[in-house]
Formats: sequence, structure tokens, C-alpha cells
Amino acid sequence: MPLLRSLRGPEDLRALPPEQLPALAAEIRDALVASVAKTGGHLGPNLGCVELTIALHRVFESPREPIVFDTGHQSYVHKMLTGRVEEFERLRQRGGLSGYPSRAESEHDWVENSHASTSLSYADGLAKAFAIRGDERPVVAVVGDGALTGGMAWEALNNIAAAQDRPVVIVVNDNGRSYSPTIGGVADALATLRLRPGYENALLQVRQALHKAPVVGSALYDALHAIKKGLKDVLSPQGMFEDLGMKYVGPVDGHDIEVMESALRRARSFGGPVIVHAVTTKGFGYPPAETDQIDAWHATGVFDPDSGTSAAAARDWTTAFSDELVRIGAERSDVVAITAAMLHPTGLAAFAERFPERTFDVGIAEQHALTSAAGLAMGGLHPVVAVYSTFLNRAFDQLLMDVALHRQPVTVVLDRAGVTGTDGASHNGMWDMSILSVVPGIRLAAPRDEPTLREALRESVAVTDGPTVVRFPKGAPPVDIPALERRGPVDVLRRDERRDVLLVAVGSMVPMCLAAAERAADHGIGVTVVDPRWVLPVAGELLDLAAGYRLVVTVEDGGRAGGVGTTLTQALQDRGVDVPVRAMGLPQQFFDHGSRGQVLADAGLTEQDVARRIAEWTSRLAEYRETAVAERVDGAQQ
Ligand SMILES: Cc1ncc(C[n+]2csc(CCOP(=O)(O)OP(=O)(O)O)c2C)c(N)n1
Ligand SMILES: CC(=O)[C@@H](O)[C@H](O)COP(=O)(O)O
Ligand SMILES: [Mg+2]
Repeated sequence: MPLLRSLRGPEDLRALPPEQLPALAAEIRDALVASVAKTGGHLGPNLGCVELTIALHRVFESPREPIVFDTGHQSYVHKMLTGRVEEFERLRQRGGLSGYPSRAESEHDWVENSHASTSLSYADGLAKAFAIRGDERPVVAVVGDGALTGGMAWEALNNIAAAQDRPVVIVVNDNGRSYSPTIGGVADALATLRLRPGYENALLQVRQALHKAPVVGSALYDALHAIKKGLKDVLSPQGMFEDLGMKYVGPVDGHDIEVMESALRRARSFGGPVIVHAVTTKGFGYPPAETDQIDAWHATGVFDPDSGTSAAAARDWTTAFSDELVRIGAERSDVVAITAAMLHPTGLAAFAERFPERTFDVGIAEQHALTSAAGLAMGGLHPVVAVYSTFLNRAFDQLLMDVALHRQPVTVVLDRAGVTGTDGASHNGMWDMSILSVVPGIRLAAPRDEPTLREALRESVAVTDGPTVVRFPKGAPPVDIPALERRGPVDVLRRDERRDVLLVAVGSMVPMCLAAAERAADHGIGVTVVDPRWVLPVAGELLDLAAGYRLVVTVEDGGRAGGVGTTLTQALQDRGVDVPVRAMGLPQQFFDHGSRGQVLADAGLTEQDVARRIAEWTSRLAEYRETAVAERVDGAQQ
């Protein structure tokens, strides 16, 4: 990669003669395939942004002129062009390159939140700040067609279009897909625009005609006619963006550097809000990705770059959910499914194939997903909304006010709940149990294995008077973990008659907690392990159990603040049971990317940590042994 390696930063790129740019693009494409094959990552989106990003960095002077990438998963090329090409061998690994922009990595990176549809809002804010400070530099946002289906993008457009003197260049990277083909009116409008002749393409025809016939003649006439037609078409006010009062440049071939540069320079010259509509192909230039019908290799694991093959994935939580939902769907014609542009990743593809008329892809629009689910429920159906845990944050108010306040029977299935790790801080599903703990009437299940997942799902769709939530992590479920005994919803998994510690293990923490209990037992501490299965509301049976122990320890793959430990402590207090509770979970911090295991270890959630903390806490509770257990049990039963 001689050309790519010669670039210390965008200024070197801008110094390259145009005739070298296709070779540079080829080197970048080869580097993407070679490095992502070893690490995994967002190959498809980045292959689609090679030429677009080269053109961006040749026209705009990053970092002084900000380039904000929406979602950020398509910023690998940007990173390669801003001096980080050598770091790709540790992409998405602890201490290595983040898979998204990172302010700690580079001054060229402005936004590291990987939640979609935010780039235009950042751009609007940046442009306002520059204007107030008397600074006329442009701001660039790169937003995908998928991200444009998110409501925030239109809230921002409404503001950006209002100020014709603020230079905001919005590059719509239109590859026609999120994971799956992008849905809805926005997608259709973009498709209509794609069919329009673009001014840049007309200019390209001129250049090509002049190359073919430099003398005046029919070729030149054709070319001039093309310009006139192109100008008429492209500047005539039509299309959703012009209707908003935005200038529109395009559609342009996002894989033609020369055309992209021309379009970007023209957009820059306007000095106000302008859309550059780039048409690209996800996976462009690598046939296994480009031809993939599922998601054009939106995100891939490790693969063989020559054959494009990868190891078969193990059966995961998502598949277990998918299988059970299809069974439920066959029994219950009122059950419908909703995805926010993630049909396959959230396991709804099988349901959609079996029940297409009962499956809705709403685009990257989680807020709309929840409130439209409330509408579906009011209409007599039982919606199952499947989203990644971290993306539920965005729809909290809709769950609280549109679903829970109206007591509507909506089931929310949270995949990627708990630490995910490699996608960085904004992708960890660590806030759901905390934010949901304040929702009146909510029921939240954290299954520990496939049988309890199936059970929780069936119990959820049987609820008719309010929201239910089922959460599970990324990856494969453990081998089934049977209960010794069930007390109401609470499963007793390990019993120790010394009644020292009641260890409340939540969902995916169960296997680790059972191992920690064995370690504690080796040191003479009697630990009973229970799985509440339904963590909200707190079960009375759990409170009764807790009253009989010297210490209660809770362990959850979620934020400690407002988590299961907090809600159990409050419930014990309300019941007048004064057994001490120690909560173990994720501290209130943003975790750098790394493997799930590494992040859990950072958070002190390993069997060694739990056993050690139990030993510490029980040693300090010696005086508690004198307090007659009977006194507390009597108190609880009054
Ligand atoms: C709020 C939110 N919901 C879901 C996602 C998951 N997600 C990541 S990328 C993506 C698709 C983005 O499509 P698009 O904006 O068209 O970019 P492309 O991948 O096509 O370049 C989705 C749904 C997310 N990052 N944020
Ligand atoms: C940016 C994006 O696409 C994310 O939603 C992320 O890639 C999810 O990755 P997994 O589906 O591998 O958890
Ligand atoms: Mg797209």
C-alpha cells in the first residue's frame, strides 16, 4: 500500500495528483478487506465509502472543518486517511482502534456516539457555534439513507434549512440499505431522486465528450445539450430537500472521486445548507459483500478474504428467541413483530418470512416503534418490539408514556442487553434495568438460559394489562440450568442451609455466580443462589427468602445505579426487612471497547471478584450472626 502509507494526513491526500486517486482507492479497498478479515467489523459500509471519503478530505480541511459521520460505523476510510492505517490490525480490540470515531484517537474525530440519526443535529449545533463566533467555516455531516429514517434527522433538517447563511454540507450516502433495504417514504423519495439526471453526471458527459471529440462538432453539441438538460433538471425545485428550502446537488456517483469532488466543491461554494446526494453500493468492490442479499456484510466476523467464507456461528440467544417467537406466532394470530431496521440482527427475519403481514420494519425509528406498538395494542393486537438494549434508551418516554401509562400489552425484547464490548461505550446494553425500574407497572424478565427465555417470552405475551420486557445478552446461552425449587417466580439454583448469604444472580450472571458460590463454600461461607427470573416487580417470595439470611448480594449485567440491587434494597426497606444488601453491577461509567469478558472483568464481575467480595462482606458481618435470624423472619412475616 505505498500510496496509502505515504499519506501522513489529509494535507498529503490533497497534494496527490488526481490521476493517482483511483490507485489509492484500490489500496484502501484492499486494506479494508485484508484487515477486517482478521478482526471483524463493518466491512460493507466502509467499502461503500472509499471514494466518497477521499473526495471529502480533498475538498474539506478536517479537522478545522468538521466532518461528522452518522453512527460512525463507516469511518474506517476516514481513519486511514487521517494517519491511523497502521492501527487497523487491532481494530475493535482493547487498547486498539475503536470501530467508531474516537475523540481520544484523533482531532479529526468529532462524534463517537454510535446511535444513528444524530449527525445533522451535531452539524446544526457546530454551525450555530461557528456563526456566533464569527467563523464561516463549513460543517459536513455524512448521513446514510438508513439514518435518514430516524426522526432526529428531520428535527435537525428543520433547523438547518431555516438558516440559509450557515454553511452545512449534508452528504447523503445513499446505498439503499440499512442492514436490509431501507423502507418507507424517505427511501422512496431518495429512490426517485436517484433516477433524476444529475448536474455532475451532465458535466461528466461533457468531459467524456470533449475527450472523445475535442473539436467542435456533434459530440460537443451533445455535451452542451446534456449540461442544459442536467442543469434544468437538477436545479428545478423538486424533491423533498428542495421542498424544505435546501439546495440539492445530485444524484452523483459516490464511487467516482472526480464527480464527488466536483459536487462537494459546488456544495461548498453555496455557503449555506446543502444536500449532496451520493449514490453508493454497500460492499462495493468486494463481491462476497456486494452481492450478499441479507445485509451486504454490514457487520462481519473474521473471514477468509479469498473465499469470503467464515466459520458457522454458534446458536445464540437471538436464534433461541427467533425460534420461540415463530412458535408463538403460529399459536397467536394477534402477535405481531416490529423491528427498527434490524430485522435479521434482532432475530425477526424468521417471523417475517412466516408472517410477513404481521411484521413491521419502521426504519431506524425506535421512538415510533414503541408508540406505534401502543397503537397496535390499542387496536387489539400484542406487539413484540425487538431492539438492542442500548437503542431502547432513545424510546424511554414512548415506553413510559405511550405504553405503560396506557397499560398497553406490548412486549419489548432487548437483545444485546448487558456488556457487548467491542462496539464501545454507546453500544453496551447497560442502562435498561435502571431506566425501566422507574416505569410504573413494568414487568422485566432476565432469563438465564433457553428454557427460561422461552418461558419468559410466553409469560410476556400472556400479559394483557401493561408492558413486559425480556432481556438477554449478545452471544450464546449457557447449557440449561435447572432449578432445585421454584418459589413463585424465583428459582432456587443452589441451597446452603447455613443461610449466610443469599446470592441473587440476574440472567446471564447465573453461571458465574454459581461458580462464585462454590469458591465461597470452599472458604466456609454458605451461599444460596437464586434467580429471580422476573427482576421487576420485585417478587414477595424473594423478600421472604432474603429475610432468612445474614447478607444479600445481587449481581447483574447492568448498571448498579437503579438496578436490581437498588430496587431490591428499596423493596426490603418497604417491607421492614433490615438484612444488609450489597449490589454488584456495572459502575456508572462509559467503558472503552474491548471483549465482553474484559469489560466485565474491568467492572469486577468475575467469579473471583464475587467470591472475594462475599468473603469480605461476611467477615465484617460477624456481629450479625448474634442477631437471631428468627427475630428478622418474624419481623418480615408481620
Ligand atoms: C438508534 C440506532 N438504532 C439502530 C442502530 C443500529 N444500526 C447501526 S448502523 C445501522 C444501519 C445504518 O444504515 P445507513 O444509515 O443507511 O448507513 P449504511 O450502513 O448504509 O452506510 C443500524 C440500524 C443504531 N446504530 N442506532
Ligand atoms: C453500528 C451497528 O451496526 C451496530 O448496531 C453494531 O454493529 C451491532 O453489532 P452486533 O450486531 O454484532 O452486536
Ligand atoms: Mg444505507
